[in-house]
Amino acid sequence: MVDEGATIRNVFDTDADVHTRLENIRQSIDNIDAAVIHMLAERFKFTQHVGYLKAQFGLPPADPDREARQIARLRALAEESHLDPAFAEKFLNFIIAEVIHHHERIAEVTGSSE
Ligand SMILES: C=C(O[C@@H]1C=C(C(=O)O)C=C[C@H]1O)C(=O)O
Repeated sequence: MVDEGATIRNVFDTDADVHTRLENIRQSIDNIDAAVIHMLAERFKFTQHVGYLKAQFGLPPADPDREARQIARLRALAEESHLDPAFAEKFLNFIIAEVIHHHERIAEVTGSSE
């Protein structure tokens, strides 16, 4: 990836150059977005397995201790990677809320009491 932050504007750039550079950077953004979607799809496949296991053994849909450990771990990883840890926490909480919702639905349809 080119260091696009190094020069804000090269005076010799034509509009066509700028357009090409923008397109190149956007291709990488598109690749990353695709990877994020694929990884989220895989994560939800695994969390669905957890949901069925919990429903089968009458375990509650949410596990706050596990969530706290995950959040602490991801906040540390975010800090190391120069990503805002508050954003990482918000993002994980958003995903976890959806997972818990899925687990509640699984418990309902499989007739688990929890
Ligand atoms: C996937 C699980 O269920 C819930 C969802 C979690 C997650 O998405 O990381 C973590 C804890 C649980 O509240 C689990 O218990 O492992």
